[in-house]
Amino acid sequence: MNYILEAKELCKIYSTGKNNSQEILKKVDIAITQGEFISVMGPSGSGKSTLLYNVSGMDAASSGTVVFDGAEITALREKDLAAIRLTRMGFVFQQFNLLKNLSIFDNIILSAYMAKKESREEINARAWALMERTGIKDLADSDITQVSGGQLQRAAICRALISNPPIVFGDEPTGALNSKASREIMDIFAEINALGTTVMLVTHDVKVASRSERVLYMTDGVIAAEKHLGKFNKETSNEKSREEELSDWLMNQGF
Ligand SMILES: Nc1ncnc2c1ncn2[C@@H]1O[C@H](COP(=O)(O)OP(=O)(O)OP(=O)(O)O)[C@@H](O)[C@H]1O
Repeated sequence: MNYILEAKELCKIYSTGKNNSQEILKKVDIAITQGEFISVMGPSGSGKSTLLYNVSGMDAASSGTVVFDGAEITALREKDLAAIRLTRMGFVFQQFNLLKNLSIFDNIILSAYMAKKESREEINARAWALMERTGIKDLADSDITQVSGGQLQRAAICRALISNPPIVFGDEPTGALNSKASREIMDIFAEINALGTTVMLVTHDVKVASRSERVLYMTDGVIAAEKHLGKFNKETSNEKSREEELSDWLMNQGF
């Protein structure tokens, strides 16, 4: 099987005091196929964000391996790992994490300029295309304090996609948005996934997770169960029935 990301026996242990430690990820195995749309759900504190940060190399696992796009990223030096994160992965966070004092456009292009892998003309052209696709073209020169949360998240998605990464990670990307904006953001994730980008989200929201193809349920540092919903299609999928199917399943998991 051709996996874009495969983690084996991933452990994360935090030290919580002089002689105390807490095991947050307990030998987690996960394999994500190129083009998949996967959500991670589960109770608060079960280790969802920790899993996301460890499989993406944003945080260093205590043990275990992660192979991303053919490279064992758990064996890389931070400098090499940072280069992969910058150009081969996209990240979208609940609180947007855009830089103050930079326009929307500059926020979007900054990481690709830093990576120096493409000409500025190529990067700018992609930024305009992404802003067009996400409906924020008119906001290119706006300050980030002048736009709505939904618009900020669209900009954050453009920033995540600026280097055309094969995978985008989202940690509660709709957590700070109202239901309308949240829906629009999920439409964008569905679109980028339909164009081939792998998506892995952590979410508490059943509506959000029901757009994904596979849902992992985490409890107490392990993936306790998984649900296959099949690919979401805006034209043909019945959103309500997917949501109900997922809700019933989550209830059976004790969520
Ligand atoms: N840097 C850290 N140091 C110590 N403990 C941490 C650290 N980061 C997270 N934890 C602990 O790890 C556990 C799992 O946290 P994590 O954020 O992964 O959970 P989560 O399932 O994403 O929770 P939520 O749904 O509330 O965001 C929590 O008990 C948290 O307190």
